[in-house]
Amino acid sequence: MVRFCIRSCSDRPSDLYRSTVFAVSSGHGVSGVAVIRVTGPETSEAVKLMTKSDNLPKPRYASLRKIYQPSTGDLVDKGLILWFPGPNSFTGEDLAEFQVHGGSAVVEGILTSLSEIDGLYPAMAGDFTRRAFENEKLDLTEVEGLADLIHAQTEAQRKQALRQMDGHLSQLYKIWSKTLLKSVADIEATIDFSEDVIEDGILTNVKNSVNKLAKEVRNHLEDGRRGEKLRSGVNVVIAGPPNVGKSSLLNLLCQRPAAIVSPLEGTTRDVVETAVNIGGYPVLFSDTAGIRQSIDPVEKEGIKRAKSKISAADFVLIVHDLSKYKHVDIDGLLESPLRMLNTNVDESTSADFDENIEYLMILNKADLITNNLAVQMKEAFNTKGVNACIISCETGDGIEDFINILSQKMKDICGDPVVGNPSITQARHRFHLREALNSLEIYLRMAHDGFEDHDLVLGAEELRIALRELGRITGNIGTEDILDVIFRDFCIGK
Ligand SMILES: Nc1nc2c(ncn2[C@@H]2O[C@H](COP(=O)(O)OP(=O)(O)OP(=O)(O)O)[C@@H](O)[C@H]2O)c(=O)[nH]1
Ligand SMILES: [K+]
Ligand SMILES: [Mg+2]
Repeated sequence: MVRFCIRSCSDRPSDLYRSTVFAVSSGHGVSGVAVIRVTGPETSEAVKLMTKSDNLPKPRYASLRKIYQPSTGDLVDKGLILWFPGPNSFTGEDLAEFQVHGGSAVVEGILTSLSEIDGLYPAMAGDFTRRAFENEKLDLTEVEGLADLIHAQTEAQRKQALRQMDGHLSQLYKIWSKTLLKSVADIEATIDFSEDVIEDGILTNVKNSVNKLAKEVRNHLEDGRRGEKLRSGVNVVIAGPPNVGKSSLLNLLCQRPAAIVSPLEGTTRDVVETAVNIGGYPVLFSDTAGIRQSIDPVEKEGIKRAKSKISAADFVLIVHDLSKYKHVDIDGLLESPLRMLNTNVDESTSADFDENIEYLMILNKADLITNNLAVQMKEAFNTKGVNACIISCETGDGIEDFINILSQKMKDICGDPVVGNPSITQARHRFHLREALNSLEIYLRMAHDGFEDHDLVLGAEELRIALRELGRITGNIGTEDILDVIFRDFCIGK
């Protein structure tokens, strides 16, 4: 039973799901406790060998056991063993957890011992979750939710991931699939039983049902990509003329000197990016080159990059230097802050920004003007209905209010992950939903023209295509090719 060699992943039989695999499931590095999981048909045998006992621990109860290296009989550690007989386990197979002391020698000892047992192999990334998927413990959106939960860095991301892992997204798609299936069945009954006369009542019902579903899918798709933004971070670009304090603002937001600050105009050229948690929402800030007319080819390239960043932004912070406006009237600023960014730029870098880009005006260097003028400025912006924050990166004045306004903005963009329908979180979902909607719309056009001219069989086929596309999102249908991509994102031991 015991084999005296250490195998690697590559020795593993091609019949992946018949083998038994093991891995450290807790994090790497020294810790108080390390969790080593084993799953597959040889799990019970492995537990018996490692504990030198034929008595398996009581299922789902922690039992303290001495753990031995089977090849030498040496004691490796004393730890808790949890035994989960399949199918009532995370993977749906027999599964055991060894909770041992988290030092590297102990962990190495357990891993060496396990690798010496016949039929046991080190797990590869995502093996445990993939087995759970293959054994229908989780569907694909739940698997993605689990991966997102492991990678969640902010509170809102965690809530969204947890909801998806709990099956909220798949429930929505299952309800839609059920509706569609009923429509397909109704049409098939019509085709089978009605010879020449097509039952108008049934087809009207199907049309209404498909119409309602198409509307729901459309609404679901038109969500401003909020779930995807929450999952991968909202792109917020810091832009404005040179020397207004853009880099100073970035550094203040991320609490470290991420970008170079200097009194020289044109300091920043490359885009400097940092991820920051703003009120529970993940934000990817990009500090950009100050926009002005320039003959320096390097600065010109920086300005070009700044402009393309602004065009692709989810939100823009347009920074200005308040001290510059002591005697200048601010009508130009108020008219179109985005257009302001287009002035004074030579032809090679000019780009017109979409006026729909959302932005917030940041008036920096408030410490350089009188309080009175700051109040007047604020009022002038309020009167015109333009959101503006008056701040000083030097003294920190106004920063707290600014962060509160920004947090609220991020919440508007990402939505509340626990309210309303769950969000689409991946481009993959969006693709299949669009395909499904396309087929529903083809059906509706055929139904609108009346089925005399069109074959009802073709109509039913469109609904079946929509059904298949929904199935691809949850992984019930034809998704082999994307499985590797999804599971590759997992760590070993998950
Ligand atoms: N008095 C005062 N000075 C500031 C404030 N914020 C930034 N500065 C100064 O303004 C100068 C320019 O700051 P930066 O952060 O480099 O400005 P920038 O907009 O990134 O400049 P470029 O990258 O060159 O476009 C530096 O000397 C900063 O110390 C502020 O609130 N008050
Ligand atoms: K500067
Ligand atoms: Mg800068």
